[in-house]
Amino acid sequence: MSLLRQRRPVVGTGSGRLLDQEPADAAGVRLREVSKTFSRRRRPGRTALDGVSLDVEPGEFLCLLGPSGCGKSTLLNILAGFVPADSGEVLVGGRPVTGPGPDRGVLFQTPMLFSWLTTWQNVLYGPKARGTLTPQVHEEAERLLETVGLADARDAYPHELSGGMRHRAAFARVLINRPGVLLMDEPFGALDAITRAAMQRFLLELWQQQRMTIVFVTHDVEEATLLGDRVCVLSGPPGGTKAVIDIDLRRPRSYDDTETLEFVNAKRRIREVLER
Ligand SMILES: Nc1ncnc2c1ncn2[C@@H]1O[C@H](COP(=O)(O)OP(=O)(O)OP(=O)(O)O)[C@@H](O)[C@H]1O
Repeated sequence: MSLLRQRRPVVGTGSGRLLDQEPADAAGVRLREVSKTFSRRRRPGRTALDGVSLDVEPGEFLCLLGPSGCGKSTLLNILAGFVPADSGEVLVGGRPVTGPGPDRGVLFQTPMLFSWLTTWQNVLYGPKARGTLTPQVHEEAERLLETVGLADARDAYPHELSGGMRHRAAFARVLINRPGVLLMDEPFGALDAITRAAMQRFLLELWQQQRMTIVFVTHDVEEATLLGDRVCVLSGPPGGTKAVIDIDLRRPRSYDDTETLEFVNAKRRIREVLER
């Protein structure tokens, strides 16, 4: 059993619930000279990425930051296997990405839930579709709903859930697959400030316990500083790697840290690179 699979102490979430899921095998990510141009009818193609290289260590929390249109979502979609790169190398866990897979969980700004399914059915959708539903998976789903604080909402449909609850349901839906890599595209961008802070705290606690690899796209320098081990700043458009900045603030982090001098200095360093 690898170190990453050893059960870590159960930790409390902001909602007072307990996390009790076996950690996933975190996988590393390697991008080498990745380029992507989208072709357009009767117009020149649009280059979204131009030779991006980046390594993400197994279990690392990496934030992607950059100006609008610099290719952050395209990069995430390439890692997810939704969009093929034109050239370059894209490896997750040492294997080339050739399409989507349950080893990579993807979370978007709008939670992906089937409106005609209950929370419980949404969470079990993936294993059911793959024919891997077992009593163990049911038990895991029960635990996950506890983890994300939705045990009482298992029979509710998405329209009956609040914005934050929908996000947590989408988390549970992804986590049931025990992905080694979480790919998150501005997941909390549309939430109000209070729900957003609660989701950031939830994510930090989840990652602290599970230590899956996370690639997190955000526009928000404060969010990147609070969450990331490193922040990759993209230049562009078209996107290229401008700088990768270490955030050497102590862990575990909490919202209170955002008021410390170290935090403010780290934020300033990132902003300077962004504006350079
Ligand atoms: N499917 C597509 N077809 C054509 N062009 C696309 C497609 N997807 C993205 N692009 C273009 O690629 C470029 C990068 O887009 P992308 O969404 O990856 O940027 P982004 O950094 O995530 O932007 P934002 O921060 O505004 O969300 C943009 O010029 C966009 O218009």
